[in-house]
Amino acid sequence: MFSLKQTQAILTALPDPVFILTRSGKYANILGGTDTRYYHNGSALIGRFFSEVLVAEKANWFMQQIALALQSGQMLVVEYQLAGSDVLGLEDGPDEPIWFEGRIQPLAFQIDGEDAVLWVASNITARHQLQQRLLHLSEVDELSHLYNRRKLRSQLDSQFSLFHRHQTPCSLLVFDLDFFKQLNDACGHPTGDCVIEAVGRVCLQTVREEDLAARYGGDEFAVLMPHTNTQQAWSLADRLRRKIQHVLLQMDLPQICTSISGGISEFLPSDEKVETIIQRADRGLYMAKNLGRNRICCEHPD
Ligand SMILES: Nc1nc2c(ncn2[C@@H]2O[C@H](COP(=O)(O)OP(=O)(O)OP(=O)(O)O)[C@@H](O)[C@H]2O)c(=O)[nH]1
Repeated sequence: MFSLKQTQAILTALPDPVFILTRSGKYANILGGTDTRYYHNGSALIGRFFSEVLVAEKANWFMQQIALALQSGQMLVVEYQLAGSDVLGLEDGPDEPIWFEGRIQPLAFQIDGEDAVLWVASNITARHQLQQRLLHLSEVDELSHLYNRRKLRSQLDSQFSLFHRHQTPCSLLVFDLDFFKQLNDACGHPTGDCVIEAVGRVCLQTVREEDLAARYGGDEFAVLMPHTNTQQAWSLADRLRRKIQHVLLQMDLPQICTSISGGISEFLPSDEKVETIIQRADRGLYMAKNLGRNRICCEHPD
């Protein structure tokens, strides 16, 4: 139907680049990739090896994917990120790193005595960014910028399983603002919202990277602290309490709501479900409220 010349012209005109790659990591040929909004001109790569043009980590990863596709004999779909600067020999194209979907199809013939694949690289950066944005929206509370209850729950479940497998300590702090309703009533909800925002900021500045700070709901917050026993958790919680008080005192609020009360619960081998840990932290919180607020308490284990 088409002449060889026409077929070549069609392949050259493909908007997405199609790489013909050998098992040893050689760019045997590159077809298409005409959409320069999304792709670099990779023609300078032809005849070169991954090891010559890619950083070692990426070169090894590409080789592994080719080996996997050849081993299975079936199309393999992968997602990966690549910046123009990761690949030497690329010309014109986007400056930003690109997310690709690679569809790797083993070829039924060899090239220069080597197994080879056809690798179609499609720019999925916009889709990836949308996925990241949706993930963020589904996990993060928009007022405090802390994680939300759903994310806290899923991390609690993971840490609970890890705890029962490895017995490494883990603690949960649950705290809430003192007299927050009175502040809302006296100053209005927008002021209350500013306080929640401020508490979120202090949490993000204070907790360690491995901890997870979340807004549990209303004026209730939680911090999940892996590898942390009661004593260590109490030190962190009390530091957080003092910092929050310091920040709220500087906010020029009527002296109604300037502190937090909290309860700590260290995971125990006898805990059969996550709810038991949350309830113990809640009992510590009520104890703190009953003892006059502005403190962190921990129910003594039996
Ligand atoms: N501004 C604002 N207020 C909220 C939000 N979510 C919940 N609240 C309010 O938070 C208040 C919580 O009040 P309570 O649970 O009675 O607690 P409290 O007044 O802090 O009393 P104690 O905890 O006993 O010291 C309620 O008035 C809720 O309406 C929010 O997103 N923004």
